Amino acid sequence: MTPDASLRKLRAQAPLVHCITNYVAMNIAANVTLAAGASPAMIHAPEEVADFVPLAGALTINIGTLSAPWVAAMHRAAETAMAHGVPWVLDPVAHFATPYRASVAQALLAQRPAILRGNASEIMALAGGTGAGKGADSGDSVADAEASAIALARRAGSVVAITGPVDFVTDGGRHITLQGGAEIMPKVTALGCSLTALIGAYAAIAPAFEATAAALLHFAEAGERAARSCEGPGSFSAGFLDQLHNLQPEDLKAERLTWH
Ligand SMILES: Nc1ncnc2c1ncn2[C@@H]1O[C@H](COP(=O)(O)OP(=O)(O)OP(=O)(O)O)[C@@H](O)[C@H]1O
Ligand SMILES: Cc1ncsc1CCO
Ligand SMILES: [Mg+2]
Repeated sequence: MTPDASLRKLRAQAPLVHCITNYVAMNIAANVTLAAGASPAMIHAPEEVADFVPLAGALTINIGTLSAPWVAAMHRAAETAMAHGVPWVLDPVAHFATPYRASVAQALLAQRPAILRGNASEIMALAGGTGAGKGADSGDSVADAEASAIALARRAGSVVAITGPVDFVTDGGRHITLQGGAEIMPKVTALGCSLTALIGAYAAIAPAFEATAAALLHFAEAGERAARSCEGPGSFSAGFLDQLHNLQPEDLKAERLTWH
């Protein structure tokens, strides 16, 4: 499915996306998902996730502000998604920073997410390497993480996306890069987490690889447009939501994706 067809379908269906995300991202990720055209629900109680996942078109799990009850909910939600054929997306925020985080990320990876998205440092560390990440912020280049992403995609059977100044997507066989976005994007917290939610929205209506490419393209295009008229991270944030909403399907041009 082409990116423009994916956005058309997203807006026509407004899929319900079950997001287990962190306290920092909760609001902006919901607003990003809504602005793009889908319907987010931020639900993390272990008592209810198994009942909610089957209602959703996709599930996203982000470990940004994890704690034991949340981790129980994440595993239960992933297990339910697998049982019901609901595609799910993993965002392993800063998983290399502490042993607890690392073990949770590896255990979730074993539950076979359809898509994995992280910054360069997160993807390198998940594949077994060591990077220069500082908490939730990347300290490595996307190019240096490409081999890790390909190895990870093959090992996990997932589509893997690295985001940063350039984005890279692989399923272990096909690879694309996308140049674009805006330098100010990492100066607004949780935009990566919000992108994970948006990838979930597209995964509800398109195959994993195409869904990931469309979400990245939607982000890059909206980011560029918002950056043209912003005065800093605050006005960028507001303008970015406007642009995510105002973009039309024909604005997502497949030619912007470079195949390797
Ligand atoms: N220097 C940059 N130039 C252009 N776009 C960028 C740049 N850095 C990040 N982006 C874009 O910002 C978005 C978020 O990606 P990023 O890699 O910053 O996520 P992240 O590190 O997981 O963020 P967070 O953990 O704060 O949510 C992506 O769409 C990415 O393409
Ligand atoms: C800043 C921050 N801390 C934990 S999660 C998060 C959001 C960006 O990943
Ligand atoms: Mg992140």
